[in-house]
Amino acid sequence: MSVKTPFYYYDLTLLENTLEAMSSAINNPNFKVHYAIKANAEDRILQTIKNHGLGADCVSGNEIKKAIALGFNPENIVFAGIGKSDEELDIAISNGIHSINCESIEELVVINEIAEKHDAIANIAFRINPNVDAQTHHKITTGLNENKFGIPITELDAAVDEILKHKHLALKGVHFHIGSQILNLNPFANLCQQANNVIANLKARGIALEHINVGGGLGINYNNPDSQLIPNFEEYFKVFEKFLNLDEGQTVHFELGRSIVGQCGSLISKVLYVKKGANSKFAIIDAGMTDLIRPALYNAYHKVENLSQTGDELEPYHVVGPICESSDTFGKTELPTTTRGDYMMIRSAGAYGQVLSSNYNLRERAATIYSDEQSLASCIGSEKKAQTLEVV
Ligand SMILES: Cc1ncc(COP(=O)(O)O)c(C=O)c1O
Ligand SMILES: N[C@@H](CCCC[NH3+])C(=O)O
Repeated sequence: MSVKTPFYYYDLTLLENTLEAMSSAINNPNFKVHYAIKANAEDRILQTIKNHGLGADCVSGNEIKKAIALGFNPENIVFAGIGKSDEELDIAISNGIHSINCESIEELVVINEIAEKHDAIANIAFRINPNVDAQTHHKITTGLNENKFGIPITELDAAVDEILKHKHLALKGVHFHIGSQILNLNPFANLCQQANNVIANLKARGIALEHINVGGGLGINYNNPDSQLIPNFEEYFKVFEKFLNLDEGQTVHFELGRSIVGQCGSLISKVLYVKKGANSKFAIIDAGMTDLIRPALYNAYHKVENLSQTGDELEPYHVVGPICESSDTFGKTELPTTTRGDYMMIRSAGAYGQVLSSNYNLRERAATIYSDEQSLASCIGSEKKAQTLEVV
């Protein structure tokens, strides 16, 4: 039975294969991945990831609560965020999560107060701003001096002085995150150099760290998803194997989001109208920036495919959504002759897609369909394309 559009379609087999590839790429037993829930927080996505043995990287009290409700062990949960509320810190401390990644000296004082209230000792990792250029879109760069995240590396000594004053805080680790959608691995090597300096500085002050958290950020291929459905995790982990100087027993934590879930999700939409504009032909679809805001927010490119037409001759179309904003566009692309009622597939939408949706214009939110519940061909009422679609 065909499904009302727009909807998010998740290929759980691809997700499993991606997780499998990621685990096989890890050669060091001290490397551990916490999935960044912010990328996609749909229940079955989280369950699949949890069942695969990953921990959870959370950025809000609600993410911590959801992770615990879905069965993640608090021992495998980390919590970051530059503006954690007292209530959120309460949730983190009362659940005894693995680590609170502290982003300012000011925050240390508040965490100590809340931990004292719970008669607990909060495990802290300093989130350090390493001033490393991630060479990605400026809106998703997080580790430069001008960015709001983390304790400036120049304030490290002062942060140590502060934490040593507080009885309810234990410094267990350091945390870095330089940005997202990083395809050139050199910035990760630069991050390792900075991390090594920080580890050495802390060691000189008598602090032996238990874990080094290098954040997430590995990118995916948006331009040609089928050429690389699974990111090159081997090359990624190798950088840290090679450049990070670790002491015996130190663990390295990763917080991957996009690289795990990005390619397994697609946004499926229907063409409402094809209209001739002054300069281009518009394909007006029933999904918009309320369902997938990345193009409007970052000029991000997502490949758009017409699932209903198979012709080889392509024509230029400007694919746009129905929202009353000019930025509500999925960009210009070449498609077979497209008509009203055709199904469109917006690829690589598994990360930062559904989680960032809104009900602007009082639109309904897109439904979620998983590949083991219904095939994509059946969702769009076309068994004809079933074989092609199974592999997506
Ligand atoms: C602190 C932190 N960790 C992890 C992530 C996940 O990043 P990505 O989805 O690029 O792997 C983010 C998002 O950029 C982040 O801000
Ligand atoms: N929302 C961004 C990624 C931000 C990552 C969170 N720090 C994107 O869609 O690319």
